Amino acid sequence: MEWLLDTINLAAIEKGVRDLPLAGVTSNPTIVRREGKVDDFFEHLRQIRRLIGDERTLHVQAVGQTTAGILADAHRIMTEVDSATYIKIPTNAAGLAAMKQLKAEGGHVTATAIYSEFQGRLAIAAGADYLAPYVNRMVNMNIDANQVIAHLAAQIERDHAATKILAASFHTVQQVNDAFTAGAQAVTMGPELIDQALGTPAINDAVAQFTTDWESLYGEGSTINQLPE
Ligand SMILES: O=C[C@H](O)COP(=O)(O)O
Repeated sequence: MEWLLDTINLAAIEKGVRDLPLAGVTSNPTIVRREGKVDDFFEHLRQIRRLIGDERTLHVQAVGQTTAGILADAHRIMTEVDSATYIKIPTNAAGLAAMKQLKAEGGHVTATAIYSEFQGRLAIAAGADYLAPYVNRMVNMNIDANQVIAHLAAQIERDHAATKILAASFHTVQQVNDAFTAGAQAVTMGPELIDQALGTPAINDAVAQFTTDWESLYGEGSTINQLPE
């Protein structure tokens, strides 16, 4: 099970590395735009790599429209950041051709913009390392995202493929849970979704009650560690 953050915000990534069992960081041009134009895009990516280390995965999207353009973006990202970076490539005809080529060169591929089993199966066959189905966007299109994930997971198993499903586009924690249950190995989400889920009043109320009960016995501000030996 892998948990990734869908952001290029350095403070959020630093917090994620510190607090979470974080497996990596993903982004796309819309997420980059949300952050505002960063002066040196590659230096920003290198900063993310320094924060997450080599043990976590970094997924950066190519923006070229043609196969040649996608491959040129991929090579530039791999030169400027490192060759371990997963290149996110949209799963259309130009993208599938780029995936095949990049995999033949030994690169890492995350097939993105997946809305259908059909796209997912093609990306598995093209050798993609990760598939990124867009869960919330599928839900809004009345597509059964969990069935798509389950069918793709079954296909991966049948083929003994090394591809993993990195489900993306989440707006609720229920969608995240359901994606894992359906067979996704990894999920990526905005930091605000995790903050919201962990900051729920019920958790805070429970912790406050435990503190009150403990302090009523052993004094205000006391902890277990402060008990006499
Ligand atoms: O890279 C894909 C994003 O996770 C899509 O998320 P979104 O549907 O919230 O824009």
